Amino acid sequence: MAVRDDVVTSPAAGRGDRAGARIELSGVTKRFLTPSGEAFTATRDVTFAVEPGQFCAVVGPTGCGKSTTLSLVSGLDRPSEGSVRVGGHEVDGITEGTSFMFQADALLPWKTVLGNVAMGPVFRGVGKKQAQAAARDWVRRVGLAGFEDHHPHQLSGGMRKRVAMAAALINEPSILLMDEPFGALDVQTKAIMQNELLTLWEQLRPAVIFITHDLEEAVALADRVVVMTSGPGSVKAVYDIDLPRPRGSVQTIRFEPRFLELHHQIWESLSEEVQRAYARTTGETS
Ligand SMILES: Nc1ncnc2c1ncn2[C@@H]1O[C@H](COP(=O)(O)OP(=O)(O)OP(=O)(O)O)[C@@H](O)[C@H]1O
Repeated sequence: MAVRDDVVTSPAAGRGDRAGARIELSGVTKRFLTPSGEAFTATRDVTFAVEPGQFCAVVGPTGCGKSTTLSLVSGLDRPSEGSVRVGGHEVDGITEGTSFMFQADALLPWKTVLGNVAMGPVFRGVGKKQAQAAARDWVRRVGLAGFEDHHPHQLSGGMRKRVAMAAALINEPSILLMDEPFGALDVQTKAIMQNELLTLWEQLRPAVIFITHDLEEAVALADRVVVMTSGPGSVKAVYDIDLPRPRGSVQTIRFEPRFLELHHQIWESLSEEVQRAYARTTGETS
């Protein structure tokens, strides 16, 4: 497994059976041991599915177990109870054909843009020349042609995010797991990256789990939005987003009546949980 702060690519990425990349969580409970040795329940009985090629966003209050859920799908961690299946197989170790994108955008600072993007194929054993040719193509696809020899510190935040996106997609993953990938970007850059992600996703169609605190982002991007309860997180509701594809500009779709209707409906459900989680932090009961 190649690991960087923002991108993890499993060795078999690109060789996964795309047609079989259905993600299925069934009755998933995850407990952690606290430093004092007590069991802490992070998620309880989480059940939902992501169909092959589907874009699923997960929203929920802070600390409800979203990242924990993602790590169980990735195979980086295992459930205490319940099952996580990908393509019909129980997840056991790093899930094949999976790429990640996280909020942190720390690429390997000593490698160039091309070197960072080529890492996935190189780790898969692809020859250097072939890996570099593929990386060059992906650098172009994310709009960074001409920046191949730059190092990460010479790029803007949005450009670094593009490098991370190319590095995540170069292996043509059947599953793409994203944990607030655009959370640290300014509003305009975030919108540009959302549009670019949608364009690339429509070309490759991996199954996506996209964690975000931004409900507008979730509705604009996803086919399905899962709302989690305050911790221990379980699934409160699942909404199908019936906005047409291709979505076009995320800035424009936000003004569509159907978008506003869905957003309002989901916010009603989400805000209850956010308030419940907040009340807990302030010591109020709910
Ligand atoms: N390795 C661990 N050991 C102990 N507790 C953990 C561990 N990982 C996560 N937790 C706890 O599990 C809960 C869920 O954490 P998680 O990071 O999954 O939440 P989240 O919904 O992603 O939060 P946020 O929205 O703030 O990123 C938190 O209370 C967290 O402290």
